[in-house]
Amino acid sequence: MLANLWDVIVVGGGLAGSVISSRLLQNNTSLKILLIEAGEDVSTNTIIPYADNQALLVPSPWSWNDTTVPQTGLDNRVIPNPAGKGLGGGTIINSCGWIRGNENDFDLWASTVGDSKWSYNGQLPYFRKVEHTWNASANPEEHGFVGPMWFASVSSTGRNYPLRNTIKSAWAEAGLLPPADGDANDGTPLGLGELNENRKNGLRELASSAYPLAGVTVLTNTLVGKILISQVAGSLFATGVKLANGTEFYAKKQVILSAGAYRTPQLLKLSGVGPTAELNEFGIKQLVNAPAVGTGLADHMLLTLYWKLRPEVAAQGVALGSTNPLFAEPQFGDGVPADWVATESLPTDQLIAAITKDEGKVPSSSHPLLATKRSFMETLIIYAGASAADPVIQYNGSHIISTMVGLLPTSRGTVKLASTNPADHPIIDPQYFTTEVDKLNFRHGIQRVAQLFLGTPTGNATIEGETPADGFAPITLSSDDDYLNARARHSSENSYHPMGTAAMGKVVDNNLNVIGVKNLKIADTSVFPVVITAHLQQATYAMAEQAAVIIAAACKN
Ligand SMILES: Cc1cc2nc3c(=O)[nH]c(=O)nc-3n(C[C@H](O)[C@H](O)[C@H](O)COP(=O)(O)OP(=O)(O)OC[C@H]3O[C@@H](n4cnc5c(N)ncnc54)[C@H](O)[C@@H]3O)c2cc1C
Repeated sequence: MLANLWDVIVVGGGLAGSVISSRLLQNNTSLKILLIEAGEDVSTNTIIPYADNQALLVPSPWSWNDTTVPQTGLDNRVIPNPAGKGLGGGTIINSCGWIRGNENDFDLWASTVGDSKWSYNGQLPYFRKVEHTWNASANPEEHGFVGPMWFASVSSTGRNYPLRNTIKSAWAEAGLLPPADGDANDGTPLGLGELNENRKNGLRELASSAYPLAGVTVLTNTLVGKILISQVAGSLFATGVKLANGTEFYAKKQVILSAGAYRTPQLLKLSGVGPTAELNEFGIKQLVNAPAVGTGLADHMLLTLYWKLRPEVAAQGVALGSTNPLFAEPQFGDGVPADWVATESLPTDQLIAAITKDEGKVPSSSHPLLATKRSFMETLIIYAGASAADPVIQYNGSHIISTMVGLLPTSRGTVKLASTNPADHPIIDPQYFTTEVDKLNFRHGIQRVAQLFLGTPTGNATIEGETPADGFAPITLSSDDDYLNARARHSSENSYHPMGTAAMGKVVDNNLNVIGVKNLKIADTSVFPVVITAHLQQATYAMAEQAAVIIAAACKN
């Protein structure tokens, strides 16, 4: 029978929970650590590691398979919203994009909470600590060479896609060049960078395997129902957790909540830490009035467009689905069929006009969207155009796709309780596409892709035109704002990067302590107080590495 008294209990064996458990034990091998994960241990699963199987992972048994409420900004559509469920969390189903983001995001984080350890330079030692780069000549100030997380670039895996130089040339003709040092993964992503993915020898890297958990007691298939919080000598202390089945485990030193940006706020509220009205509505005794729990939800909206290759180009077998034998070579199974990550900002005059519309006054030059060069839009050109839905396109090498990720949304949403049952899906409302800045961002993004494919000599020689969603005319260089907004409303989805629902400065302090409850910390993407303008893995790994140092120090008391 499992002991019920532990030094540290970690709730959620996802990305952050795995890193923290592993590092805490490494730091102090006498710590008794219990890691509790709702999903299964997938370390021997034979589907999950392979890039070719990505489409089988969402929806799947390894996802919570959440959805949003109907999104008013997206023609009232309900958007699928997967999050990883299993040991490794998001890293068991994610797309493995290894993208650091913009140093200005982290500096804004630090200035927002008044603590330089969360700045880019404050996080840099942890970015390095995580990494095992493929590039022996990478700048050692920026990159790590011996960390647990291996990553590779497209070219380092030998995937020589036929369109690599075509797309690079078209971007150059559209005015987008690689950064001066060629490295877009060093905090300065604006420009054209090569895609990197955290796969080792072509296989997905799970946080729970790359960070060894031997010596940590791991409970899988076990749902935590609430954090146990007790009043001792006038203060509230987290003393342990109660499982959904009623079993209780106690922690002498720390309880760490790492259940992800949807379920961390859910568990906080079920434990009595949350907004008064919502807790009252469900008859939950409020222990801490924490109005910000479950607010501030930010996510990166994503829009995919389909581009028909000119017949003479398609006949050369440049896209997956064609009969080109090249794509049967094994290395082409090692990652996403794309070469480049294009990261762009917005024209300042248009951005000022959009902010003015959203905020009702002309922004000053110190506005966080204007003070530094932010990354607004990421565009990937993927050499595999197929859609069984809208539009109907066969997987036959006739199309490629552009995928746009809105990196810096200003729309903010909520995660609310649906019931007091921890097994129920929370109510997720990201409020996609409800601000003028977000609309500008996608209009501009679509215009940039149109320019790439229809307005440059190389793009024009490659692409015949856009194959639009049902009921729409194809995109042109002169498509107007109403049309562009309608296209984004009709087809946008998300890229599964929720953050900010238990933000630092509002719900946790700068050392990740839940404000008002001792011995309770949060470490997952919930705590991001500003939008990170990248796929979130790298930022989450670095945060979790720094969190482990903070928690290890707290465990000495
Ligand atoms: C489909 C998909 C694709 C993505 N692609 C990329 C990408 O290409 N690049 C990138 O950088 N990022 C990507 N991401 C995002 C990235 O994986 C996440 O940002 C990251 O995993 C978040 O880490 P986390 O520790 O905050 O939460 P998670 O990794 O989600 O971990 C939370 C864990 O808590 C567990 N849990 C929740 N509630 C309970 C409970 N009550 N009891 C017990 N356990 C519980 C969950 O099962 C989960 O294992 C993707 C995400 C998804 C879903």
